[in-house]
Order: sequence, then structure tokens, then C-alpha cells
Amino acid sequence: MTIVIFYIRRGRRGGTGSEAAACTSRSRVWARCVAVSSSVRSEQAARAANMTSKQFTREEISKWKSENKNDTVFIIDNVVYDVTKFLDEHPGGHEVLQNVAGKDASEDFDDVGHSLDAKDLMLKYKVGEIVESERVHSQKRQISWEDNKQENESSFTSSWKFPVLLGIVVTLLYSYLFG
Ligand code: HEM
Repeated sequence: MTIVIFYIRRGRRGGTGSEAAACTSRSRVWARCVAVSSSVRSEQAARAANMTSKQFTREEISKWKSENKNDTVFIIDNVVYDVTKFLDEHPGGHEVLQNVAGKDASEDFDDVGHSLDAKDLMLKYKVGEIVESERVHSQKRQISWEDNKQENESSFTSSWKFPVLLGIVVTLLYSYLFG
């Protein structure tokens, strides 16, 4: 008995075309991609942080939003951005930016998978950084690998191993009963 199993796995493309490593979810590539993307982002944040600037507490950023309704200021990777003048130019629209005003938008920014161009553009809108004592250091890379590991374990039944194993068992049973 010949069993032919086609196993096609389609990944969702995340990020944009110009991203060095295109992200596909539900695969190891995705985790690596997040690692690359995350390290590129950390590099950008480091570059931004080197251009020493004003220090803010998280509370100040939150207050900034309530006191200056027309300003859109948020935090990404401990760096503070004022994108008020960028709202109309943002390819993702102004609403998404306004929704995270006063908050830490690191995760939202990551989820979109912004391009390297976007990350370069960020420097233009940097207005300061979060005080040392309130900085948070992303564990996204580690979480990604762990998530991926869990996913690999739980997806045994949907992987190629399951149908192949099933095929062997059925073949053996068939030859035992009718052979
Ligand atoms: C200073 C901060 C930001 C800059 C300079 C920026 C810049 C850009 C640029 C250039 C793009 C076009 C696609 C690309 O090149 O990646 C884009 C798309 C987008 N951005 Fe941002 N962005 C910023 C922050 C954010 C934040 C905080 C969010 C979410 C809360 C966000 C959500 C989006 C979305 C939803 C798209 C559209 C993605 C798509 O259509 O595939 N962006 N952004």
C-alpha cells in the first residue's frame, strides 16, 4: 500500500516586504524572525537612546495625554515618541496611534511587524526616554521560543508524523489480518 501524504503548510506573512526576515506565524521561522526583528528594534532603541534626551516617568507620559488632548505621545522600548505631526502621514492611520497615546505601545508596534524604514523613521519623532528605574526589558524573544516549543508539542496530531504513523499501523494491521 502506498500512502502519499501531501503536507502543505501555509504561513501568514507578517511585516512588510522590505523586512529583512519575513515573519511567518506558526513556525520556527516566525520565532527566529521575531528574534531578528526584536534585535533590530533593540538596536534602533539603543541608537535612539544614545542621542541622549529628556527623561520622563511613565506617569508623566500618561498625564501628557490627558493634559494635552491634541498631542499623541507614547512609549516604545523605553523611548518616548511624539507623533502628533506624523498622524496624517502614518500609513497605518491616525487612529491606531491615538489609541495608544499616553501608553506603552511596544507590543502593538511589534504586532504590526514594522519595516526597517519605519524603525528609522521613528528616530525623527523621539522626544525623550523613560527614567532608568522604570525601564522594562522585553522578554519577547524568550516567550517566542517557549510559545513555539509548546506549539510544536501540541501540534503533533496535525504534523506529518501523525498520518505517517497511522499509515504504518494500518498497513501492519492489514497484512496481519489478510496477508
Ligand atoms: C514612531 C512610531 C511609528 C512609526 C514611525 C510608524 C511608521 C509606520 C510605517 C512607515 C508604516 C508602513 C509599513 C512599514 O513600513 O512598516 C506603518 C504601518 C502601520 N503601523 Fe506604524 N508607525 C509607528 C507606530 C505605530 C504604532 C504604535 C502602531 C500601533 C499601535 C502602528 C500601527 C501600524 C499599522 C496597523 C500599520 C499598517 C500595517 C499594514 O497595513 O500592513 N504604528 N507604520
